[in-house]
Amino acid sequence: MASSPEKKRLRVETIAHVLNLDAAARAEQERLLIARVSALASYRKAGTVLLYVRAFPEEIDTGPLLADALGSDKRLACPRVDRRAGGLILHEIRDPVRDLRAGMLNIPEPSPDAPVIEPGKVDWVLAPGVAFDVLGNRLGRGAGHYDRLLPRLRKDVEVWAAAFDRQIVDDLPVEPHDVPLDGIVTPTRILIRDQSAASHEASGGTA
Ligand SMILES: Nc1nc2c(c(=O)[nH]1)N(C=O)[C@@H](CNc1ccc(C(=O)N[C@@H](CCC(=O)O)C(=O)O)cc1)CN2
Ligand SMILES: Nc1ncnc2c1ncn2[C@@H]1O[C@H](COP(=O)(O)OP(=O)(O)OP(=O)(O)O)[C@@H](O)[C@H]1O
Repeated sequence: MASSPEKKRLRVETIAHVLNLDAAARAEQERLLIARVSALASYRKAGTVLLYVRAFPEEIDTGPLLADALGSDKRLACPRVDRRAGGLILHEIRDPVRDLRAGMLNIPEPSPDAPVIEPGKVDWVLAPGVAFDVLGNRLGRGAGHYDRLLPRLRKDVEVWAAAFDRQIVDDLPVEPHDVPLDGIVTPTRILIRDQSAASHEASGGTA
């Protein structure tokens, strides 16, 4: 199924907002985002973390977070798009400079020879995304890679995103396959998904 015109418009608009940020202001916001993500309790206690590597100009530079993970003795997993497997394969990265190379669309990715980390071994995830809403819904770049990966993680795993404030939008189209994030860090807010609606529903709707 092709991506809707509504999703495409939202991607183009949101990316343009990020690219229009003043360079110095953007750098300061990225520094704050990394500091706030690396201070999250769920990240701090995780043994194995899945982080993405900056590949597109609107994405934040996750380099300092990769360094933090490796420096705090975490096992670092990064995604590789495998067309034959029809999705993302996760590999262990010990040294981002040595172990990453340019793959499809010039996206830095692990070598297929790097040790594989099964999704069930991942304890914490930073997911990429273009736009988000306050409920934790995420709009990616349209390949559906993370939509297919997230349901394969353990249920106790927290999935977070880091975004500029302009990436939090009111009118995000949500589809049944979308897996909401547990939280989103912005330079000014930490949005935590309210699970009470779901648990009320599960317990028969009593408040
Ligand atoms: N930094 C970073 N790494 C990441 C992601 C990401 O969003 N950010 N991904 C997040 O998933 C995966 C790579 N994402 C990809 C997204 C699109 C296509 C791709 O082939 N795009 C086609 C058109 C796709 C379509 O519309 O059907 C193209 O651009 O020609 C490939 C990989 C894994 N690594
Ligand atoms: N769990 C799933 N199983 C099978 N197909 C899926 C699943 N999730 C998403 N897809 C398909 O992937 C495509 C892209 O979905 P969508 O537009 O929601 O991607 P996205 O959230 O922008 O991308 P990404 O997850 O890569 O960040 C759609 O065609 C969708 O039907």
